[in-house]
Amino acid sequence: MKLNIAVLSGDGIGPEVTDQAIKVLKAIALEFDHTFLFKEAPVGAIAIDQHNNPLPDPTLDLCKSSDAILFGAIGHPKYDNNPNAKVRPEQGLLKLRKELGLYANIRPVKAYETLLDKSPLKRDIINGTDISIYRELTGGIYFGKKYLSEDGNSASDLCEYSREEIERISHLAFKAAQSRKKKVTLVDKANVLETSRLWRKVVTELAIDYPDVELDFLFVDNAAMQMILNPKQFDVILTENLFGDVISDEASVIGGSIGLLASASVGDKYAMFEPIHGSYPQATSKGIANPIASILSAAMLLEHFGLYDEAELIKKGVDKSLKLEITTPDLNTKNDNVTTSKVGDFIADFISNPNDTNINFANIHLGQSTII
Ligand SMILES: NC(=O)c1ccc[n+]([C@@H]2O[C@H](COP(=O)([O-])OP(=O)(O)OC[C@H]3O[C@@H](n4cnc5c(N)ncnc54)[C@H](O)[C@@H]3O)[C@@H](O)[C@H]2O)c1
Ligand SMILES: CC(C)[C@H](C(=O)O)[C@@H](O)C(=O)O
Ligand SMILES: [Mg+2]
Repeated sequence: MKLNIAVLSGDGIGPEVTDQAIKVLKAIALEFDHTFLFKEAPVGAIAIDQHNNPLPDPTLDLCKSSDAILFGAIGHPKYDNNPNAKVRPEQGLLKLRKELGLYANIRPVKAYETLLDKSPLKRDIINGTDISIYRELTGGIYFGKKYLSEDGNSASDLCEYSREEIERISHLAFKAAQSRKKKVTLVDKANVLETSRLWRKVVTELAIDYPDVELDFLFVDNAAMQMILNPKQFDVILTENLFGDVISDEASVIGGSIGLLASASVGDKYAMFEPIHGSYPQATSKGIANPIASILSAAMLLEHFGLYDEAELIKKGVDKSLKLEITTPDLNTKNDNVTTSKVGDFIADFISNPNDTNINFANIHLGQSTII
């Protein structure tokens, strides 16, 4: 298969983790005889530096003319620490999602067998957790009208949802549940918010079309607690934009690090693949950022195009790296000299030699990896 992939690696650790995903995709292309063409374009703080625009037109055009987008991360402390900044890196990401109509952000969360003791949560609580979060991505409070009074002393963000916005992601969530454990939990705040009451009404009506799927409701405050008390109760979580953002970072604790959580942002026409974490500025260029979220986002990209064997091989490589503790320091493993790039090397090597039982940390450590 030939795929044109737009690469928007962004800021902070974005470029270094995205490099590992590309390395792994190149190994897949070689192994399975595919052609993946990568074209890079600036987004976020780097794009503001270069073009005074967090999403320059050529970047958006490249995304629209590509088959898929591999996104790194955006964000820089010089904007985070300046509430008066008029142009912000995050606007680039939000505009991209909106312009491409990427209304569903799918965030898988699972407890890895080999990492059960890395999570601060008890192993018995997390063992067996397998959740798919369906986060609405182009509506809600993120995109409502914003207001700041002239004297700067009052502000508002409007949260709006339409039936159509709720229906389209809900159909995807119910269909996903049909091939999983057949349960959808709608997370909302219907005891307070009018938008949440609309979500409950629309989702309840739509659920009639999916009689084999159980529909459950949880208020978001309770859901945040249930996520750490009993995450195994969840199958598919369906929720609005802001709640999905918050609950997915919380859920990443189950896996042991946010550096493991990948996502796919899909719409009717375009698809983008992005780790759920941010630009982790403190780690920039230190080689300590975990690239697995980015690598697994690349696996989701392949699945999107029906390349399931290829995606499976990447996941096996990830499992093997975790098992052999070839991981970055966020996972607190015994090998404290494994860098971002070495993790990518190991997984790419595994893809090239999946049956090589000798593939181990020593090969990587001695720089004998075949794909750099
Ligand atoms: N999709 C995105 O591009 C995205 C997502 C979240 C935050 N951001 C931006 O990133 C910047 C920093 O935000 P933040 O500090 O709140 O969130 P962050 O996700 O960048 O980092 C939070 C913490 O998570 C851990 N972490 C994150 N990525 C990791 C990785 N790959 N490996 C190991 N540990 C990792 C670190 O402990 C870090 O301190 C901000 O400017 C924010 O707006 C961007
Ligand atoms: C950077 C920010 C706009 C973004 C969001 O809130 O969607 C991030 O937190 C994410 O989860 O992708
Ligand atoms: Mg987030």
